Amino acid sequence: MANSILQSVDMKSLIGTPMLEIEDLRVYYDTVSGVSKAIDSVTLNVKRGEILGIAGESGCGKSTLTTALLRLTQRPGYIAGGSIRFYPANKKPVSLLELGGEQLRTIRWKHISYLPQGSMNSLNPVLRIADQFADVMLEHSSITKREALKLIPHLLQQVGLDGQVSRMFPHELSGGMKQRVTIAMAIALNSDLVIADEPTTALDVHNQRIVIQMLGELRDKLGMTIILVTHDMAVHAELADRVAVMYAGSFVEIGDVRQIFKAPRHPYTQGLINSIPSVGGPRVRLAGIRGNTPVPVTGRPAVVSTLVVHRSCRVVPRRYQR
Ligand SMILES: Nc1ncnc2c1ncn2[C@@H]1O[C@H](COP(=O)(O)OP(=O)(O)OP(=O)(O)O)[C@@H](O)[C@H]1O
Repeated sequence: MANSILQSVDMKSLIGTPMLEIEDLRVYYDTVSGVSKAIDSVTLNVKRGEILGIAGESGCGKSTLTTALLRLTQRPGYIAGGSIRFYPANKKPVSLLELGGEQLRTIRWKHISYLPQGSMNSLNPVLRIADQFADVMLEHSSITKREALKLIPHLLQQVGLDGQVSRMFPHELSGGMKQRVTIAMAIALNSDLVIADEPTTALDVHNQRIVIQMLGELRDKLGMTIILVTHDMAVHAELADRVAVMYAGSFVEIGDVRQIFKAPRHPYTQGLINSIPSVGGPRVRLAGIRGNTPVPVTGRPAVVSTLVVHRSCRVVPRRYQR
């Protein structure tokens, strides 16, 4: 494996063992109108080697949850309670909420890497791609610059890009190429867990397909564990092994991807699935979900009542259509 200098652990041999155990996690924001319970008692287990999809409409708390997993919650947000147990490969499990500064720095990138929303726009416009890779790799591992520069073309090849891209500046790359560069950076340190927040959202359909395939291949080839956050149910249908459906700061249903699409149990999941357009068959009016989600401060729905229709513009594969 190209990046084996960085971590010699064969992650594939650990597939199926625990990766993350979140228990009763609560993340709140102090606002002028009161405490906003953005994440309210979330419990979730993730196994090594799986792709866990987190689905839910805008404002349900997906980003608040992922930033809390990385201990990146910023004021006025704070972690109000709960526990997050993380199992680095061949090391003792750690309690993420109890870690201090230096320990956290070691965990981030080296063990957990993060593709934030719009990450392709986070590339530094005045640095060549190779220098941006080297920054990350030298900061979070003990390899030399020479070793890092040798690895970069291999990392780019793993995401389907030519090694020459390392000499380019971000403005010389298309949006899809930039997104692939950020994915290559996320896998540069061979982290145990990759958290990808809306990795396909800003891309055209062609590049969405490439990124979806690539994430699937990286999991298969490297044994990576991926938490995939997106409101796009079609992406979950194609990539996820399990899907956790979030509504107003809590998970309403967690299940195998097939069960979620073919036999959703919770009324909200049923509404979400029924609002996805299907390919072929008779033309039917899409069923939306009536009303607004509860406001996290009051726990009651917003006053204005609208018909909320799932915004996915892609369609789910035929095998999951009912
Ligand atoms: N800095 C903040 N101050 C107060 N409330 C916040 C803050 N950031 C987020 N929230 C609230 O927390 C809740 C969850 O927001 P969050 O951004 O996590 O949702 P999301 O599911 O990621 O949405 P999207 O898909 O649009 O990114 C929302 O009600 C939001 O208004």
